Amino acid sequence: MADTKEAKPFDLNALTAHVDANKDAYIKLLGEAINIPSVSSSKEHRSQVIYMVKWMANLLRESGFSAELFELGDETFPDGSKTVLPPVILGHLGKDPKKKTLLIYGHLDVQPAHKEDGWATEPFEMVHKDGRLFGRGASDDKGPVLGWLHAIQAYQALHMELPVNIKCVFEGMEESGSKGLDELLIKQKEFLDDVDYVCISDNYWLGTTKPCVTYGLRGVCYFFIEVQCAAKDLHSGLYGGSVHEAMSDMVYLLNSLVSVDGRIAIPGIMDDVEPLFKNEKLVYSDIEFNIDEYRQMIGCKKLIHEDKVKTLMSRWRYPSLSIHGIEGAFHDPGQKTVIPRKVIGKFSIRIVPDQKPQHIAKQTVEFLDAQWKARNSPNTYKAYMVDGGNHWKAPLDNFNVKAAAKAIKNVYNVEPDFTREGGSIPITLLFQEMTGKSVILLPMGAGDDGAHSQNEKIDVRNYIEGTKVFCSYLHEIAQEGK
Ligand SMILES: NCC(=O)N[C@@H](Cc1c[nH]cn1)C(=O)O
Ligand SMILES: [Zn+2]
Ligand SMILES: [Zn+2]
Repeated sequence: MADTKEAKPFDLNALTAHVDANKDAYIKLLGEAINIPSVSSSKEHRSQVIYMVKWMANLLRESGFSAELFELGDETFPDGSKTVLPPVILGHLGKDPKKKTLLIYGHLDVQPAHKEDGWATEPFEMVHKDGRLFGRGASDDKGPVLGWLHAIQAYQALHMELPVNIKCVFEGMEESGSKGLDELLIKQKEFLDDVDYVCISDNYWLGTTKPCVTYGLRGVCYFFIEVQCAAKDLHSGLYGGSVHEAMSDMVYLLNSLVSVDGRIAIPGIMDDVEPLFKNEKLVYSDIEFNIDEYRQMIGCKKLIHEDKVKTLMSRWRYPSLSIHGIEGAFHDPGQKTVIPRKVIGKFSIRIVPDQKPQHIAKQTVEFLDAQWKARNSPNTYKAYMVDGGNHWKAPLDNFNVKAAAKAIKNVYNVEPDFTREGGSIPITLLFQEMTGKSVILLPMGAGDDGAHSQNEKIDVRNYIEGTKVFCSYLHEIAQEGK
């Protein structure tokens, strides 16, 4: 937006008043974004992901950004079929050499969601109830992405000069391992040349009341195991007892991976885990985190560790293995008596410093191959890693962290906690390595938002105050050396 009026001086009170006054419009826009079922994991939704990316690019352009769309080519699925990947937005606003340049990253795709999974309302129709905005992507990550846009628009509406040049990378494949993004950024490396700071809002507070700045993520290695026993599904009454069933093989393999107390059975898997540094446990004991509230929030009878420090360490600094599902298996209600012809088991390992995806892949596939041999089944079997995303950890003693903490203090009037997170944002380490600059995570949503789960939501308070935090951060980050 070309601004012909004389620039006004920075005024956080005016910005926050503007954000409050525009609350309804911000909520409406989030509703529009949630309406677009931009599920990256399924071929059927790919056109919706592309639509979502273009929708966002238009909004950016309306706010004066140059927003270029970069194509990534095709995605090949395990069955050999191909679909085009959604484009990535590389955008920028302002090129003033006297200003620092901030890079923001976010994603426009979402996890799958169906009402039948147990949602109280339609996942792709936003519902505003009791101060909460329900819908898939509300917190992960459409709310935060729009929060950045609203913060920038607030400066523009009030004729306040933006304190920094802004670059953005918004993609549509994060929930499916950010396919193609590494290659694109490596190819377009000059886009990152002048970046001074990187900020990502794609995670959550640890609890529901205290904001945080996040300095670490686990990586994720995602595996498929394929077992096939027949050319077609079979009646279990007619064929049961005569066939080596693929599903029984699958249950055997999956069950061999992890013990009841979460110990991963793959030999050597812990070898590269960074040793504890002196007094590291103190880092976790100082963080505000109530283990009983956490247990109740997720609705578990008993956690693996009933101790706060051990629980945080298990979520943040040790690997974990989760089994996600079996494609091809009967999962509807009722009693279908089928022997599935082919099943694909899906599991992932969250990895931590200094584990490397390729090494984890080798150890895991070797282990499964040995289990398969021991099973002695005549069926067709294949185990492989579909995606390996890196972990990330960053130092805390830098200006980016200080600016984020100050912005939180300015808006919420509390000193934030400094957290790591067990989830993964595959591209984070590459940003750090390519720019050589500080990367931080500045979450908007709360720990009970239910990302990836039923009834995902963002609280109106987090959406609005989080937008104010972004307004404040844009100013604070420009203050280095001033
Ligand atoms: N909000 C971050 C997030 O949820 N990231 C995903 C990333 C991912 C990678 N492969 C599949 N998903 C996560 O599950 O942590
Ligand atoms: Zn996310
Ligand atoms: Zn997610």
